[in-house]
Amino acid sequence: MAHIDAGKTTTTERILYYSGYTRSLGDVDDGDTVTDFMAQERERGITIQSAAVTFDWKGYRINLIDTPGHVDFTLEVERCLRVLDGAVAVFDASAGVEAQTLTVWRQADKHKIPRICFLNKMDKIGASFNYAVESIREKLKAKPLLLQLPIGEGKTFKGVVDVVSKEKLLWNPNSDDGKDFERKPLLEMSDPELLKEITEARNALIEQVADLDDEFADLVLGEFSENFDLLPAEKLQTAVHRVTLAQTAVPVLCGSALKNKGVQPLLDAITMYLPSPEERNYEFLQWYKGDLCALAFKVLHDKQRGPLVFLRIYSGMIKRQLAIHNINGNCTERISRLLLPFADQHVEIPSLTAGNIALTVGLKHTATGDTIVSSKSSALAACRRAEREGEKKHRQNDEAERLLLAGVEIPEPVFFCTIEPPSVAKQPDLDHALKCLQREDPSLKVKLDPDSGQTILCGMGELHIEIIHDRIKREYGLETYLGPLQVAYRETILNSVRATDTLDRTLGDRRHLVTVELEAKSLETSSLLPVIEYAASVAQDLSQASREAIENGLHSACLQGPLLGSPVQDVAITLHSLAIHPGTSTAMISACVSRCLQKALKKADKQILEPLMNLEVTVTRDYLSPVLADLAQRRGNIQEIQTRQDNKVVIGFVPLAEIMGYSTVLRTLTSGSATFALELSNYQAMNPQDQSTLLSQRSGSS
Ligand SMILES: Nc1nc2c(ncn2[C@@H]2O[C@H](COP(=O)(O)OP(=O)(O)OP(=O)(O)O)[C@@H](O)[C@H]2O)c(=O)[nH]1
Repeated sequence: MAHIDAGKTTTTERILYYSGYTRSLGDVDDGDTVTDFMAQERERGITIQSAAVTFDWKGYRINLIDTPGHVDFTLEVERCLRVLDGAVAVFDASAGVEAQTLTVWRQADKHKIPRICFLNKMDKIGASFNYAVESIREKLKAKPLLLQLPIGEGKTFKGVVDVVSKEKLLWNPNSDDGKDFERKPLLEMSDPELLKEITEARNALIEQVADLDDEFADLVLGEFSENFDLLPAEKLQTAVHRVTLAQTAVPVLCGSALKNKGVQPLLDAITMYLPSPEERNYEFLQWYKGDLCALAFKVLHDKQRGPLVFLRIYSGMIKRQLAIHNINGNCTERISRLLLPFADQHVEIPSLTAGNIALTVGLKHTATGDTIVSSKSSALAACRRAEREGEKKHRQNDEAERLLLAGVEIPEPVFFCTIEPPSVAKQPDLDHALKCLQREDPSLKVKLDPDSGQTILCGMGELHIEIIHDRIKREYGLETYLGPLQVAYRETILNSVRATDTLDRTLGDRRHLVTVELEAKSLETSSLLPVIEYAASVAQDLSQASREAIENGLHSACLQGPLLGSPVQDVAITLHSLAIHPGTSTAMISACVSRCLQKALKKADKQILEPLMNLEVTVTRDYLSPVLADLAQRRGNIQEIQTRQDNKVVIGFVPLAEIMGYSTVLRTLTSGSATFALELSNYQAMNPQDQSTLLSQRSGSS
C-alpha cells in the first residue's frame, strides 16, 4: 500500500521475478508488468484493480495484493486491506509520507493490520533515508525500527547494511537483474567506521525493542546486559516480529526496486516479521471450529467464465464443485471451479485451505463484502456457539455482526454525469454493463433521473468516471456519451419549520385518508439520514407497518432537496400529529408524509453544502507563487506550506467545484513539475454569494 507512484507495482514485479514466478523483469514505464494487467493500467501506468498473486519464497507461501494508490480508488484499497494479514507500506524515499500514504495508513490502522515500511527509490536524486524516517515518525505517529541503513543515497546508492545481523549487502553493479548480490559480515579490519555506526544503530534498536516488549527486555537485561553484541540475531528478530504484530512499532527497510536493490531482503522481512494467518487471531474464527468461513472481497466479470469471485479463506477448506452458503445473501450456490490467482492467468486447483486467497468460478449471486460458509446449518451452529460465549461474558453482541465479517463502508460519490448509449436500442446493453461494473466496484453508483429518464453515473472522481467510460467501450464494446461532469451537492435547512398536509383519495371502493403535521429543523451534528422523532401522542398507537411507511416517505423526501434536487442532510423531523383512516394503504401514508416534508423544506431557510477537498500540492520553489495565486482564485484556503527536501508542499482546502480539471491546469502552470493529491474532507456551507451564483447558473442552464 502507498501513495500513487511510490513504486508498488515495480516492487511487486521484482518480487515475482526473484521468487521465480516470472522469467523477465516487467517495467511499469514499458507497460509490461504482470499485476497491472488491465489495458488502461498498462497505458496509464497506474494500478486500478488490485490483482492478487500467489507465490512462494524460501518455503513460505505468500498471497500478494498490489493495491492502487490513486485516491479515486480508495475503496478498492480498503477492501483489499480488509483481507490482508500484513502489509508493506512503500514510500518514495525522496518524498517520505505523502497525502495518500496517510489515508491508507489510517485504513490499515482501522483494520489493525501489522505492517513494515519499505523506503523505495533510494537511487533517486533527493532520496533521504533520514528524512523519510522522520516523516514516518512525525506524520504517521509511528515508531520506526531501523532494521537496515542505506549504503549511499541517490546516485551513490549501492546496497544496505542489515542492522540486525551486522552484514553488508552489496549488489553487483554489473548484474542487470539484481539477482547477484553479496552478503558479508562487517569487519573491524575492512569497515571500522561503518561497523561503529551499525553497532550504535543495533544497540539503539535493541533498547527500542526492549522498551516495547517485556519478554525481550528480560532477556536483554539478564543475559546480555553487559554486551549487546552477544545477543543472537534470531532473538532480536523474534522480538521485532512480536512488536510488529502488536503494532507498537514498524520495521523499516530500504532499497530501489527500479535498480533491483533491496527487494530480496524485503521478502525475507515479510516472512520474518509479518504474521502468518494463524497469528492474526481473528475473534470470529472460534465460532466456526474449523468449518469454512471466507470473505468475498472482489468480483470481476469475465466474458467467458462469468463472474469471478475472490475469496479470502479464514478457516476450513474450499473445493471445486462445493456448495457454499452466503450469509449476507441468505442463498446457497455452487463453486464450479477453483483457481489460484496469478494476475490474469489462473491456475486450476482442486482445493485450497485457510489463509489463502481463492478465485472461484460459478458464484453468480455473491457480491463484494459477502461472508461465505459451508452451509446454513454450519452458520447456525457458529451462531449458537457465539451466543453461548456472549452469555458467558455477559455481552450483548449483535448476532449478525459476529458472524458476518465486517464489510467496508462505501463512501458517497462526489461527482456525477449523465451517460447515454449510442442508440436507444443499446440501452439494455448499457444497463447490463453498468450492472456488472457495479458488482465489481461498489463505489460506482448508477441512478435514473426521474425527470429526464437519463442514466446518471456517480463516482469518486474525474479519473474514476473516465475509467468507467473507457471500460464500457473496451470491455462491452459500447461507445457511450458522457454529459458534463457535475459536483454532487447536498442541501440542508437553517431554521425550524412546520407544515401540515392531508391526502384524501378513493381508489375503487377504498378510501385512503391521512393527515399529518410535522416539524423539520436543522440538526447540530452531521447526519446523512434524517433523525426522526415522534410526539408521544403519535408514537402511542403507531403500528410497525405505519412507522416503516412514514420513515420511507421521509427518507424519499430527503433525497431531492428544494434548491438543486440534491440530497438533504442534517435535519431532524418531529411528527406532531398523525391521523390515519382505517384501510389506508402504507403507500399512501408514505406519499402524504413525503409531500408534507417537501412542503416544510420549501418554506425553510435553505443552504447548499458543497464538497470540500483536502488538497496537497508538491511544487518546486520557483513555481510556488503561480500555484498559490491560482489557488486563491479557486476559493482555496491554504493551511500550511511545508518544506520537503527541495520542494514546497502546499496543504489546504479547496471546493471540489473549483478544482475540476486541475491536473491540466497544474501541468501548464508548473511545466509538469508539480504533483497533487485530492481527498474529500467534508461538506461545507457555501457562502450566500457563491450559492446564488450557482443557483442562477443552474436555473439558466435548465
Ligand atoms: N528512481 C526510481 N524510480 C522508481 C523506483 N520504483 C519505481 N519507480 C518509478 O516510479 C514510477 C511509479 O512506479 P509504480 O511501480 O507504477 O508505482 P505504483 O506505486 O505502483 O503506482 P500506482 O499503482 O499508480 O499507485 C514509475 O515511473 C517507476 O519506474 C525506484 O526504486 N527508483
